[in-house]
Amino acid sequence: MLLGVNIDHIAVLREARRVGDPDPLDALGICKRAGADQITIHLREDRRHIQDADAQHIIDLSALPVNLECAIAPEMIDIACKLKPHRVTLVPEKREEVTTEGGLAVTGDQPKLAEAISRLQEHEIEVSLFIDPTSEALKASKTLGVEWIEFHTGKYANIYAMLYTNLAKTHHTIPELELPRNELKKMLEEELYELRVLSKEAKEIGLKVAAGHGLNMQNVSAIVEIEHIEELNIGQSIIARSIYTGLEQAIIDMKHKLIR
Ligand SMILES: CC(=O)[C@@H](O)[C@H](O)COP(=O)(O)O
Ligand SMILES: NCC(=O)COP(=O)(O)O
Repeated sequence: MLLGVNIDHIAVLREARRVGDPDPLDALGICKRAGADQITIHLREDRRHIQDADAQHIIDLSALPVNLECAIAPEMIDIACKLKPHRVTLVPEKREEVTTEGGLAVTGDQPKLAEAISRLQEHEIEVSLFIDPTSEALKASKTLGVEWIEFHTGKYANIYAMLYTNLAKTHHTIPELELPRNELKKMLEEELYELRVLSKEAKEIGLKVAAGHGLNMQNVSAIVEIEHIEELNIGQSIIARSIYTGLEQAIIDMKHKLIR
């Protein structure tokens, strides 16, 4: 299974202090050495972590393919067409969110989205849509002519964290998931079932399937078992772990988890 390493979170640390380091550019060689298959970055409209100069340097200098995540806004599509990464993953953005809360609302009849996709494809950039694991979003993605879809695994990760970690006992608890364990277990199984069924369906209709968001060394194993998912994009947990293990080891360890 392929691993895209999302290096935004290095820039999160830099921007928190408004200094020059750590520089996400320094991660490129380490990611390659450790066996990563792709670099993922998210150039947010509010530029809260990755900046335009980061994106340009990373795309120009990375020996690994770069997957640039961005919103559908024309300004972002202009930047993407100019930078020409290997792939663009279109994602929803909300200024007030801490992180990407869900997938794109894809219905099929969306001229703005269709135009963004065709502009990117005209620039020979492959396009992925970051969607929730729903049949409607999957079918609509197919009609839009993209090469990839990436399933948002945030709901799965949140349920897993409320079930199997101490999150519920901390100030980061997720109130809407403060539910009896049996109910959480059922929800987790349902999420996995949807991911399994929909990734098979996606493959059958000719889409390549990625997944990501909130995946970590604990919760990733059940996702790795889903045969038709060919790539995972993982950031926060790898960068967090790298504080203790070093980035190279954190990627090696995650890559190991992705062996089927
Ligand atoms: C779209 C997505 O899931 C990733 O980009 C990841 O969440 C890191 O970016 P943010 O922390 O800015 O959401
Ligand atoms: N698209 C998901 C991604 O790039 C990584 O998300 P996360 O591991 O940082 O939550």
